[in-house]
Amino acid sequence: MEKYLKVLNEAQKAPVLHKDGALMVIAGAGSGKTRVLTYRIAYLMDQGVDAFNILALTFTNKAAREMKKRIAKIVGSSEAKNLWMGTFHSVFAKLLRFEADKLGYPSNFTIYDTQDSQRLIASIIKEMGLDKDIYKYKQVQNRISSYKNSLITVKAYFNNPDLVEADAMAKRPRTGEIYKNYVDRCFKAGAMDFDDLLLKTNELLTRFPEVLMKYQNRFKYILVDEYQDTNHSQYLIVKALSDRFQNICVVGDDAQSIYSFRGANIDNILNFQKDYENVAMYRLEQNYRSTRNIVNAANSIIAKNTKQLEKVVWTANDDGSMIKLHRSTTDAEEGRFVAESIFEHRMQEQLLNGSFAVLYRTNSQSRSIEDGLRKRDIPYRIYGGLSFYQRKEIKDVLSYLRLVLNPKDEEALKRIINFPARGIGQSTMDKLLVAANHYGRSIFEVMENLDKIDLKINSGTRRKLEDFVMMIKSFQITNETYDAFAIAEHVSKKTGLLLEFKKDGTPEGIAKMENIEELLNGMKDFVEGQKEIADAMGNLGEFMEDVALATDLDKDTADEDRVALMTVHMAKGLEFPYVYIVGMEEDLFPSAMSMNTRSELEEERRLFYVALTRAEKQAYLTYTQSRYRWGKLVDAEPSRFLEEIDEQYVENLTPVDNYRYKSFINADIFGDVDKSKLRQVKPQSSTPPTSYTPNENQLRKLRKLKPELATPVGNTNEVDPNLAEGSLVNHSRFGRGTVLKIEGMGNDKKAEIKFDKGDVKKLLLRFAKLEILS
Ligand SMILES: Nc1ncnc2c1ncn2[C@@H]1O[C@H](COP(=O)(O)OP(=O)(O)OP(=O)(O)O)[C@@H](O)[C@H]1O
Ligand SMILES: [Mg+2]
Repeated sequence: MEKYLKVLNEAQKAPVLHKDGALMVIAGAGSGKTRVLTYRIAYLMDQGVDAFNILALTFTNKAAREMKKRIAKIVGSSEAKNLWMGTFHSVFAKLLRFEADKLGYPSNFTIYDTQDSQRLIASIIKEMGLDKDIYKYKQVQNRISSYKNSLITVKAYFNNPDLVEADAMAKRPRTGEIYKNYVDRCFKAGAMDFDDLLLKTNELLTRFPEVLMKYQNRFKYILVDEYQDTNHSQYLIVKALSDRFQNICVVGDDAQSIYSFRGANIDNILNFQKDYENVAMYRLEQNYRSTRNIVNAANSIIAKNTKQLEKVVWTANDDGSMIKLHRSTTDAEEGRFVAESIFEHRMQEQLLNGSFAVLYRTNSQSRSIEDGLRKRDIPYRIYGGLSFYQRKEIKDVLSYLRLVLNPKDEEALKRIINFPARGIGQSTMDKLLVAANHYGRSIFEVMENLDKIDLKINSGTRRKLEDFVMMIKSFQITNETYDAFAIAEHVSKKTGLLLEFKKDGTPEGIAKMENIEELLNGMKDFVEGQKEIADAMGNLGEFMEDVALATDLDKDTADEDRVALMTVHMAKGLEFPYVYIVGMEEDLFPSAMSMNTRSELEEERRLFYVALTRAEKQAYLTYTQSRYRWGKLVDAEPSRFLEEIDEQYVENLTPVDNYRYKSFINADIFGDVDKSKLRQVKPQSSTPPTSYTPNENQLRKLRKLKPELATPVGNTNEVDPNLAEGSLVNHSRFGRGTVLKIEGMGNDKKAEIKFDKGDVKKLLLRFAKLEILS
């Protein structure tokens, strides 16, 4: 037996060593499904299967990277480099790059993120002269997305009277037209949205049998993690690709199926045995992740679900501590409790911040937790929400880079054609757009051919448009010889973007500049990493592909020790020694929106099962009696899920008798709490800080900036000693004002200035260009 297989138990070895054919591993949380998948790949390679013949699909790209590293340790890194591994979206985006021309797309097609899609849809709704209160762009985008995930193309939509009628009944009869326009515009812009990556792959594999055959032959072995959460479109792709060899291995846990709201279909697991011949079924029962208390408590919860495959999960680990339950009066207090508890564990057990995760049902719950952690100076990182790559200043840089790769990209162009300001106004853009729609071309193509089209644009503006085209083309030439980092640095400087943020001198502007710096650093790492892990050069195309599909979870932050904050959905597949599940309240977890049917409630319960099974050593459950929601303080009741956990595994930290925990565990006592008392609770201030001031750490980083990035415009390093409270000053952008206060020393010296236009601003003096008038 190969030595590296020693880290597996007998039940795990069986699916790893399984010969060809279809196999499925259905097992509970923490039992080693992901490990089995990883070792099966290593074993296949060790047995002589070519890495080029293996395709592995994971839930996050981070998971794929970790798997690859482990496999590299066993079979060597040069071999592991050739594996195709990643999320459905990233793997099939890569495949589409090779085949896009067959579908009429350029191989350097742009990937529109949700924000791009929404902007485009909003613009189409406006151009069509529709009422934006009836045609809400987010709703329309959702609808189009679900059509695509069910493989309903525009043509299929119009051929289906039921769909057409449904939209008409919903008083949005022109949804189909918006869908059509949206698809046309994306096509013209050489862009695919997220859903297209699966839809177009399906189209490719059905329309072109020779392409299907090529990839069927190539991917002789297909492995899928988290199979319970695949949607119809993904299911069809896997089915098509594995049809020839049927060497398909899926692992999953029906008890962790939590994405049905996005079209995930549990039937994919249930029907697996019908879809393939001679399916081998394997079960794993031993959990290696969690203490016995956690495993048993989780089992007691999931047992309440009626729809599930029969499964046993046990562990040989220690009992561990009880699951701790904590009640607070407000959400602010909940945040303080979590921070305090993390602080103590960290001190007493000498732990890193990375040992802790705080999980919540909805993103908005992070605010009170963040407040608590900040007050305790505990560094944290939020996963999900607005990702780094979606911040305005970052998206500005990325939009330029997108144009370098694909000048037809309409959303990128609209974003930065006049940022930094270069005198190309909205009316010019409108004219270009009309012409582009008229000729069925992209805006950039219209701009390239201004001399051939009769557009009422004056010669001054014409020149500006031509300069812009020239600039992008010159970047394209530079891009041919440089890596992603070098071209991005060049673009940030040449376009004046860095300057734009630098010159306003406000801490906000500096923070933005710092973010761009972080982007550039990230690109540098990427370029080096590409050369190491994948057999690639680290060029711009590779980087942009990575970014377009990056979820927040993918950002490697091994070097930053932080507490992780994320929704339960994001936490799937992960593990942490200490886990805090906060907001265990009715209407929140389970969510108010998921209590209409038994199956929705069961999905919430699976979600809770996922949350609890992330914990290795200790789990905390917290709830509060009142909480800020939708800007109002509302009463909250403990979650029904708390009642469902077997009592013997739970320790109540707050058994104060004014709130009868004991009886709530046993029965329905929610009614007899004196709620008038709750309403008197004075809430903590809940507004987040509005202005940004760089902290010591950020300032230190700022000082380390490369000189050409860090040196502010003009000679402002010397702070004028004559500047004092009461001085009258002039600022290049904000105009005249009076200094109210001076604070800080040396490089950190700031002035609070009341400008005549009315604003009061705090400016860092070494960046602010101030002229002292008196
Ligand atoms: N045989 C084993 N010996 C020791 N540790 C193991 C063994 N199998 C798995 N583990 C460890 O147990 C933990 C859970 O394993 P893994 O993540 O593969 O489980 P999983 O079934 O994929 O869980 P989930 O359902 O949450 O995705 C990991 O830390 C893994 O390294
Ligand atoms: Mg797993």
